[in-house]
Amino acid sequence: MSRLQLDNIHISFGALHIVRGVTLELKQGEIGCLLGPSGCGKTTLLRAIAGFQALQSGFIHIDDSSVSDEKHTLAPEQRGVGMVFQDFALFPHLNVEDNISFGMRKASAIERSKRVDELLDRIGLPGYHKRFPHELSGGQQQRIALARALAPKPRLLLLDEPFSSLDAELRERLAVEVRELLKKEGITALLVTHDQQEAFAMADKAGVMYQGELLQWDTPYQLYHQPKHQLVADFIGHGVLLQGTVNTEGSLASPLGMLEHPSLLQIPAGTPVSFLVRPDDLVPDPTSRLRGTIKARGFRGAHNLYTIELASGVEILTLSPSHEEFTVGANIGLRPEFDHLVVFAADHCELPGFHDQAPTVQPLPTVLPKTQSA
Ligand SMILES: Nc1ncnc2c1ncn2[C@@H]1O[C@H](COP(=O)(O)OP(=O)(O)OP(=O)(O)O)[C@@H](O)[C@H]1O
Repeated sequence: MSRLQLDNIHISFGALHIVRGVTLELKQGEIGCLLGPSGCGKTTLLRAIAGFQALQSGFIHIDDSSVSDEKHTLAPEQRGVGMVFQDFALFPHLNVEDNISFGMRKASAIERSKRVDELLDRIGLPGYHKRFPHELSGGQQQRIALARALAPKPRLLLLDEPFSSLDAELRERLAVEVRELLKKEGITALLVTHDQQEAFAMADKAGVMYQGELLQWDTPYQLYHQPKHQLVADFIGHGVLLQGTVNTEGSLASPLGMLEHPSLLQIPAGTPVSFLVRPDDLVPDPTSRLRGTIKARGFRGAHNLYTIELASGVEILTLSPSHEEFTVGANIGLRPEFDHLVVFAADHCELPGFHDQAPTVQPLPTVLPKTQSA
């Protein structure tokens, strides 16, 4: 169980700056997740923490010792770091027991056997000692790969898209199981994934990388509800960004109506801003004057996610329980129900002061539904 600290890491390949000024911390026993579009530098950062990639500048500390800085890179095998990759490749000619204990060659036979028993119990596969990898399902193989990485009790575990070859349902189940296992083992871990649900299910802290920068490192809750950058708001969860302009009364003219919030008074009139509208910020309400036409419906199990075109032509999203179905093409009313605002300036960074209070929304002048005005 260890603390991981990255301070202002820069990594380049020739003239290409792949990781730019990344700073993050994981406390002992915390699980972190790195999200971000393909090619943003997640794997490169993980390789640097494992010791396979040198830094241009910055430093990496595990506990209180520096393992990488611009002058030295401690060899991977001296870091006490375990790794699990997407192509986890168990040794096909070794049975489960020997696969798991592979990295424990210095331990006694009794210690190895005790640890294998303990880990097989923890991953829910007791008695699987003598099976060979080809006799296991994909999910079972991935659990064994995890047990193999955990067997020598690493100080830190790095996981690079460990579940991406598995189907969605199994992935979600494994993410929860792996979190429980890591917590029981008390291991500090950093996971790279494309899958937000996986990150949300596993992480104490998560971050979004974009073109080598870590835009935000926070709890999953804060990434979703309080994104500090427009790109984070865009990347995490569903939602749309609506444009508006602050007027002289300190309110915001927007496609939803006139938004009022005390913090708007601090912003000069005429300033263009954008604000985040999540699907749950707008509730279907037949009596509302804000109306739109349903363009698409996406089934999400418990909910349907609707894309709605407002009279202004702007598209927004809303959710409704899936037993309460609206037809595509129907005109419906929507009631804004924000409990806070997330507002971005023209530089895409969040403007402060909008989290503590809900805005009020003054409705727009009545617009007749298209079907009635035709
Ligand atoms: N050894 C290398 N030499 C040159 N460029 C590299 C090297 N390794 C990675 N890159 C480049 O660095 C960028 C980041 O790669 P990286 O694998 O870290 O991205 P990623 O965020 O993990 O992507 P993905 O989600 O697709 O795995 C990519 O543009 C990649 O082409």
